[in-house]
Amino acid sequence: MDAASCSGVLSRAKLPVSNLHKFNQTLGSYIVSVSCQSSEGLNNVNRVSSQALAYTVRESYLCGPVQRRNPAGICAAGVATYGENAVEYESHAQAAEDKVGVLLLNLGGPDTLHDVQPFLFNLFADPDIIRLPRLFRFLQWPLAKLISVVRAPKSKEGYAAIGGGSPLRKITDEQAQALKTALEAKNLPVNVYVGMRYWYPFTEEAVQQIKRDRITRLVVLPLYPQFSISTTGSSIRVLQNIFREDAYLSRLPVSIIRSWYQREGYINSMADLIQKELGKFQKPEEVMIFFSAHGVPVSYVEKAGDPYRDQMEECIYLIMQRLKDRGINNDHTLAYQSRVGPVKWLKPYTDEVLVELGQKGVKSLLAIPVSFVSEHIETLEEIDMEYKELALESGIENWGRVPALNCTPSFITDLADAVIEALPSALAMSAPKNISQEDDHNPVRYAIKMFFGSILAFVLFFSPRMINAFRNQLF
Ligand SMILES: C=CC1=C(C)c2cc3[nH]c(cc4nc(cc5[nH]c(cc1n2)c(C)c5CCC(=O)O)C(CCC(=O)O)=C4C)c(C)c3C=C
Ligand SMILES: [Fe+2]
Repeated sequence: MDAASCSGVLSRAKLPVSNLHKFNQTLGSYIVSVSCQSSEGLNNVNRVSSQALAYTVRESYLCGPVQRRNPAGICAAGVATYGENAVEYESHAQAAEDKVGVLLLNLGGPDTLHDVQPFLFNLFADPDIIRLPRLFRFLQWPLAKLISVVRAPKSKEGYAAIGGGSPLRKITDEQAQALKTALEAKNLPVNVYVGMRYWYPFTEEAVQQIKRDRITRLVVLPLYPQFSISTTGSSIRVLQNIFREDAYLSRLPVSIIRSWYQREGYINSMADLIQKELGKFQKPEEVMIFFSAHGVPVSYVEKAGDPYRDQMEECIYLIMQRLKDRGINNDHTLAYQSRVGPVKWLKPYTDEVLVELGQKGVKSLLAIPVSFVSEHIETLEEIDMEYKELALESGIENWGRVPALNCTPSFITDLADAVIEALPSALAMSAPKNISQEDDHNPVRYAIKMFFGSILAFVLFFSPRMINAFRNQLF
């Protein structure tokens, strides 16, 4: 599918990365809400500055599976109707006048090997990825520079092995086009926008396009089934910062779908893919179903209240229940992959579990990437190459891997249903400006922070002990 032909998808105009840095800085790098008040039970996550978002979040969460069971729920402006498997949008007078936008949020990935280091810089400069204590926040950028430079060679090898860049942009554009088509088939004409967190097209660009198009109602759909502070949380924080600064955007009714791993359509689509791949083994009933999720540092879950692990475990439970309903009773395991840096990450680790399973005599294994809905470096390189090799060396003889959902029709249809269900609960996201944000707008304070931060980073960079420590952890 040609992304350029997709009218709702954002244009590919390139913003220089240096502008992005400036942009982020202007909008403030302070943590705002990933609110604690939703039914996801997220507590104590940074500072909460938006009651409005908390409300929106709670409402849009209700517009998920709860409402499926009770279609007469809270939706006000439009009605979602439920057939066997279908939801259609019946527009009311107000909704018919609305110009509806759907903003797909995703991580982004380097398009070329040349992009790898600046992409990594953007990632590590995110205070939701490297969570420094408040006192040390001024080190965020120098540290990001250091880590991105040290890690870039290893990352480049990975991207080189999968064709010289990330497929994320292309796949996300295709998903956007497919979602637009699915919503139109359900009587809801929409513009679909793609906003990436760390690479083009950046979320900031997508939002500018939404403004230019004079969208009057927006559904925000992060392409992560489970919520994590480091993914959906980080993307929502960026959005809030942009929306707060702008008169039009701060009044725009928005509904954010924070997590959707529990949706019937998603669970069914995953079960379908697993069932299909199991069928390719000679003895399907003997295959170990091996879920591999992207990890997060343990502190996110245990100190910051990230619901990621709980949601992941519930997601696996739901998928396994669905398989059992179909008479599939295989053993299964969940492990976490892709750890980075010198901190403890969620366990068990994928590489260690693969070795243990091989040693225990497991002969057939089906790997299932579960935290992301597109193929990307961690499926195509880490799982398909590194983990496969490790598994075969460890005694596993028959290896299979479930493909990512990408544009699987039943999955896209379910995303369309999620959008329709969320639409009526859209509320303005506006929130008062956080006073502590003023710091970031003060050029003198900013210059002082950067000056001392750069000196410290320079010292760290040329300290042999520091270089060794990073090499050991990052390579
Ligand atoms: C739900 C998915 C993801 C979570 C949670 C997540 C957390 C997280 N990631 C890093 C560090 C890196 N991630 C990188 C790539 C990457 N991460 C995800 C998803 C999640 N990350 C995806 C889909 C991708 C691939 C993008 C692509 O180009 O295909 C990378 C860069 C690649 C590499 O060098 O390995 C890093 C680094 C941290 C630190 C973190 C939680 C704190
Ligand atoms: Fe990641």
